[in-house]
Amino acid sequence: MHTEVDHTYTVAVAGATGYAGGEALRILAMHPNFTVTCVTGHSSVGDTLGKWAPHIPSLAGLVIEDTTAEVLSGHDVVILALPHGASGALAAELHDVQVVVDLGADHRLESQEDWDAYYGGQYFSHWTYGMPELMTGVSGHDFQRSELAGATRIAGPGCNVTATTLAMQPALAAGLVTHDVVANLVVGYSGAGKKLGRVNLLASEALGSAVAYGVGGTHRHIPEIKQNFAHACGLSGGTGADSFSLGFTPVLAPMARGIMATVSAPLTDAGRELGEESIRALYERVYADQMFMQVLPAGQLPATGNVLGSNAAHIQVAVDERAGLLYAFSAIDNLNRGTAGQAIQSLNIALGLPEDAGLTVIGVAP
Ligand SMILES: NC(=O)C1=CN([C@@H]2O[C@H](COP(=O)(O)OP(=O)(O)OC[C@H]3O[C@@H](n4cnc5c(N)ncnc54)[C@H](OP(=O)(O)O)[C@@H]3O)[C@@H](O)[C@H]2O)C=CC1
Ligand SMILES: CC(=O)N[C@@H](CCC(=O)OP(=O)(O)O)C(=O)O
Repeated sequence: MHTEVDHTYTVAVAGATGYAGGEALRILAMHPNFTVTCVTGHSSVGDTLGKWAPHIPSLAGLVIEDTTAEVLSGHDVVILALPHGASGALAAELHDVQVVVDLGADHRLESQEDWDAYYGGQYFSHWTYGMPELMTGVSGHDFQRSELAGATRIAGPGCNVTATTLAMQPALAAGLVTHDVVANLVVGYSGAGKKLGRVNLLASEALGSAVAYGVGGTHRHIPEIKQNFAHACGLSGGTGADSFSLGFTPVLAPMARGIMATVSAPLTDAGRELGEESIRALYERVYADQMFMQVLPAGQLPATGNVLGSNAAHIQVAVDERAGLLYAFSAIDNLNRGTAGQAIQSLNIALGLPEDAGLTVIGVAP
């Protein structure tokens, strides 16, 4: 495996015309170590990429090819940004590809039971999970980053999963809250992809309105978040995840990108004793060496507008003493930090490149 920082890798992006694939291409086009040599699609095969991604002029001349193993083979890296269920079988045929990153859910879950319950269809084995800042130990601050070094098959997390996990994992790992977590998320429409499917993308209906979806414990990100919480607490991703209860309600808001997560859980005696200031200090210590994690100063709350276009996650905590609750807030860009940015961060680690190559913590606010 090449690990030289001046090496250039060829990259094929499948699902290049979609929102997640498009964001991956935007980052790759600015990355010093990657050259996009192939883009594939489905209904857009034969078009030039410029028709679908005019915001990336340097790649506009690439012709969109069919999404097959033959087309994707022979490139150093393949990024799969396909609908759920479309990448598992395809990925299994990519024998000669050095690193494959799947942005979909096909390789995220460790439990087949969870896959059957929330997704259905064929279950594929789970891959190295592509969230470098996922905590993986009980007392020490071990992170998933070490698992990603040298990884050849990487499962990109869900975007809501990323926001929820990064917000609450330090408190859970330190035993400051119970395992009864409630997450309410305000999310932008691009999370649903560009197809006119589950959500109505008509501006006349989306603008000026907020609407919940995936309510009542049905959202497919629930098992993935519980799997992450389990790892953060040093438990197994399978049975350990069952010790958590997670209320999860996403609400679509009229914005293109962004997730603002409000995650709460009852304080334990240890959490009550510590109090808000010391809990914030603990969060700062946990994330101190994590270049994309920013625990905001007291009094400053995360806002999606500050992280758009960046791989940053902004975090804040608040204690409601009367209610006995810890609130943890996070803001991310779902397309960047929530999928493509985090995927390229993981890819950088896997290939021994600087972790932040091609990535930024600087948002495009306002
Ligand atoms: N949007 C987000 O914020 C996030 C998305 N993801 C994941 O990334 C993946 C892509 O999502 P997203 O970009 O939002 O979706 P989009 O609907 O925007 O894009 C889907 C892409 O897949 C192609 N495609 C559609 N059907 C097929 C098929 N049957 N076989 C091969 N290619 C197909 C489309 O090609 P064409 O246009 O040519 O038809 C398009 O390029 C999903 O698994 C999603 O869950 C993960 C985290 C966040
Ligand atoms: C607005 C919207 O619909 N968002 C998607 C999140 C997309 C995402 O995280 O990706 P995966 O689908 O790959 O898990 C949702 O909540 O299901």
